[in-house]
Amino acid sequence: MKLLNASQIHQWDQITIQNQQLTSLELMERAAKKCVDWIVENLDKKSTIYIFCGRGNNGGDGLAIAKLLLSLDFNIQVNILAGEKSSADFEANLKALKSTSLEINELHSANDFPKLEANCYVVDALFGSGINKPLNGLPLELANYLNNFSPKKVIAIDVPSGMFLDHSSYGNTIIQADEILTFQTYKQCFFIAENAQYLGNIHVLDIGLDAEFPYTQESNFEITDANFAKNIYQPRNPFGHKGTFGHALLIAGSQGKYGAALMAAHACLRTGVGLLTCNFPEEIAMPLAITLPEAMSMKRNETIDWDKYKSIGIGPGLGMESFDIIKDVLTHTKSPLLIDADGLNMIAANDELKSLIPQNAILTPHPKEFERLFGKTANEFDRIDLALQKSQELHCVIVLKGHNTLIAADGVGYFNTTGNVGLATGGSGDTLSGIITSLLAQGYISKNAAILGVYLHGLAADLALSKQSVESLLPSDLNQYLGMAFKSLG
Ligand SMILES: NC(=O)C1=CN([C@@H]2O[C@H](COP(=O)(O)OP(=O)(O)OC[C@H]3O[C@@H](n4cnc5c(N)ncnc54)[C@H](O)[C@@H]3O)[C@@H](O)[C@H]2O)[C@@H](O)CC1
Ligand SMILES: Nc1ncnc2c1ncn2[C@@H]1O[C@H](COP(=O)(O)OP(=O)(O)O)[C@@H](O)[C@H]1O
Ligand SMILES: [K+]
Repeated sequence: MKLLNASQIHQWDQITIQNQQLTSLELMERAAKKCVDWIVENLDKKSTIYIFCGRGNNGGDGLAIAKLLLSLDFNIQVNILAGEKSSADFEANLKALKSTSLEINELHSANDFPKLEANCYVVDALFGSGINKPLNGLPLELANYLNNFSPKKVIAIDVPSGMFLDHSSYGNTIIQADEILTFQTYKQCFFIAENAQYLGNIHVLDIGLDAEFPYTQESNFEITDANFAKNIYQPRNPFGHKGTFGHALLIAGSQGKYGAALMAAHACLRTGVGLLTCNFPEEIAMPLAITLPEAMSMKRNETIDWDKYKSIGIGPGLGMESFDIIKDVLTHTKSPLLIDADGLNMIAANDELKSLIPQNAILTPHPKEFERLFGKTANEFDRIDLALQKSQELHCVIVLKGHNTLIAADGVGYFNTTGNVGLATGGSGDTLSGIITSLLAQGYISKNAAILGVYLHGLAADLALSKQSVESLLPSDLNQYLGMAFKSLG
């Protein structure tokens, strides 16, 4: 699914109004109705709902929600920012609300802020997709007032007020949401870790916007969900044999980091590779044979037959002393390559190695490794842009790991939607390397191996929560759930 920017989202509203022969007020009513359905189902009617409205259409939504809640006998209190400029639909809804018995509180200064009761709810309808500058003046004071109060729940309409949809809000004040009722589609700002403290649970409400419009739009960003993964999944040929599913070579492990190598190998096999050879330190050849008898092994300094392998994965737990082997691999490999961890750190520390990265290689840095490779950026949106730019410059795939891992390929960024904080334990990345190396060996092109690998890795972690908690989950648990993750694609 494509992620659209703020201006495309505005166009989407307009196209819908045209094609469905609606007024914009009717569309707003539809949006408000969906929000109210959610509120009725999820909020406690006994608590007061304080609704804060700007004077644009986001504020218009707030007023339309207020009117519907009033008709359902909810206890509400409505506040609007004072001002002269307002949208036509805001004015129409204000007029409608004024025709009821409800008193409306105009906010001219902080003295007008209502005294909030403990256990109340707040609906944040100050600014939505029309936000055009950081909060300042009275809206900033209001945001601070609300953020310091901590009501029972803050429900943001469309987006938390103060958050830009498609560029960085780093350092700005934003109203902290507990629940976000967003219209029709995810917004890019929801996938950005620097916004994390302001984001709550996200509920996408279908307000019936034109179904075709997103397909007509250019976008550099997509999200990879179950449908996306199903489309790239290649079911196994029933007549296949071990040669059909590729021979992978994993080069990993060093003193003190043997486990990384073993975890990568295990995940590689559980992802369906036909054959696996492990180039691990000699001292773990025997533990490998015992714990993972399906894997073959070779010595670290044994000559590699470059024609033999369908994919090579290098890096998990490799240590920084393996310069010769990474140089050898970068220089000679004919196979699709995945580079992780110390493989990336050695490349970052040496310009000669950087110039040797082969086309279509998959690099899997976490943010610190990314910074070592490509430099610091002012904020996360810039880091993502840099990842897209480097993916084009180097003709490779960059997997920028995090809560919503970004896969950058050919200048397009794909945000992953699976996974959870249970993965924040050393070793999760090693497991991911094994999974992607396995998919490469099975013939997936680099971009698809990276997207599907990240998706399956996250999904296995989500499925594992049926037995584990986000605290107790271990990277090696993922191996037990890769099977169920694959089955969900069939
Ligand atoms: N028909 C439509 O177009 C629909 C629009 N919808 C709602 O409309 C919203 C977008 O409405 P608008 O485009 O009117 O924009 P907003 O209501 O998000 O805000 C725009 C208004 O606030 C002002 N403003 C922006 N940033 C400010 C800041 N930092 N400080 C002070 N003033 C600021 C602008 O000058 C403008 O007057 C969506 O987020 C959604 O909530 C929904 O009702 C769905 C249908
Ligand atoms: N909060 C989180 N939500 C979802 N995924 C996460 C989270 N934290 C970490 N991960 C995932 O766990 C993996 C961690 O990789 P990495 O930092 O390289 O760990 P290691 O080197 O210890 O194996 C990545 O795939 C990352 O996307
Ligand atoms: K809002």
